[in-house]
Amino acid sequence: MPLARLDIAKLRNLTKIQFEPSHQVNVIVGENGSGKTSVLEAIHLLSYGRSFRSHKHKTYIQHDQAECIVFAQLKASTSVFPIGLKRARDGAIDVRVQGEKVHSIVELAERLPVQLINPDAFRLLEGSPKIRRQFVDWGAFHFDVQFMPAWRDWQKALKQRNSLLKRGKISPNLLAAFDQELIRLGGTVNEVRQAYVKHLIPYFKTVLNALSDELDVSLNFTQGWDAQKTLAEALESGVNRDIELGYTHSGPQRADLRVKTKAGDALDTLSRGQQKLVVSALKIAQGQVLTDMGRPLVFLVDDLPAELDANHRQKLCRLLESLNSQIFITSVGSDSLDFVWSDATDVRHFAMRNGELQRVAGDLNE
Ligand SMILES: Nc1ncnc2c1ncn2[C@@H]1O[C@H](COP(=O)(O)OP(=O)(O)OP(=O)(O)O)[C@@H](O)[C@H]1O
Repeated sequence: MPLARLDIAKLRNLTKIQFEPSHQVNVIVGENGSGKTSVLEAIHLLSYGRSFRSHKHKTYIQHDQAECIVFAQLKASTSVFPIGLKRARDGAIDVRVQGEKVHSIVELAERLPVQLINPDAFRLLEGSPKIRRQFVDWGAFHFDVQFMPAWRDWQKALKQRNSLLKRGKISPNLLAAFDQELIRLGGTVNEVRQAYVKHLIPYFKTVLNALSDELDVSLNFTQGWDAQKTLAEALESGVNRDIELGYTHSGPQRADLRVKTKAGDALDTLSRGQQKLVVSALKIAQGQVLTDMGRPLVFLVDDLPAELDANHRQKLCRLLESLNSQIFITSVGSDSLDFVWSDATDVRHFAMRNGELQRVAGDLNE
């Protein structure tokens, strides 16, 4: 559901801003440090319950303030749907959906799916497998309702097994009794991940091809244990090693999504700009999957010009536009985003100055 209105209070240098975004494209332009990224950070917070810039909530709550607040009205087909989040300096989090307090951030994520494309997006290729698992899991969560409850309980079962292993003095037989639940839940997590990645691959190919016809990149999901074995077999055959190591060394917690070119790992063989295209294609493909499921999402695009030339910038904007998603895009100069949107698109332009946001007349697209 797109945001029909957004209120942000006491988040970084945004003391109080309020605006009504376009349900299509919103361009936010301002100098370095003016507060553009903080607007995206606020929307991200409302979907994920956390910032993409820092794990420490105290860094985004405005200095000398006890809390920050983000509130939005989502536009449903015939009505508006309010959601809000308050984060206090002491760590307390208050999440509201239609005025009612809810206990899980998942309630927000379901209603406001958000994808982020920013200069750090490279981390998807160069970072640890955990980042790629998170990418797959975001898609799997929206793809199949079975995923989240299974994932949550599997995490608990895994933690329990690891703590038994860490304490030592556990026999393979006793461990096997604990493994039943882990195998069942881990099996579901793996099946949904596999099904999702299989579904995603053709989308990814099409999007990447639209961005660049010279890139030949493949996605290869590895489940986290020997593909020839069931999870039960892998746990059984690895039990002595697990006891020795003090943790579970194979299973869905070791899954990865490998991104490869014919010459090898995408990270080693592609230029920074090409890597950015691949990562953007992965994220847009995820968006396309969701849109085709009748659940359009919000795209946050921070500092697009970085490392993309004008041609690829335009292709990327056109692809995002074609998803029928709501887009918030920032830039230090408006000229890099001129002429990239089609005439029919509702593009709203905002100028950010010292934490104050103002709607301004647009370029030729308006
Ligand atoms: N906790 C905080 N309280 C108050 N102000 C903060 C806090 N954290 C950061 N700031 C300030 O808020 C602003 C945040 O700017 P932001 O990063 O959103 O800018 P930007 O327009 O995206 O800049 P750039 O183009 O450099 O990425 C900066 O001026 C920063 O110094």
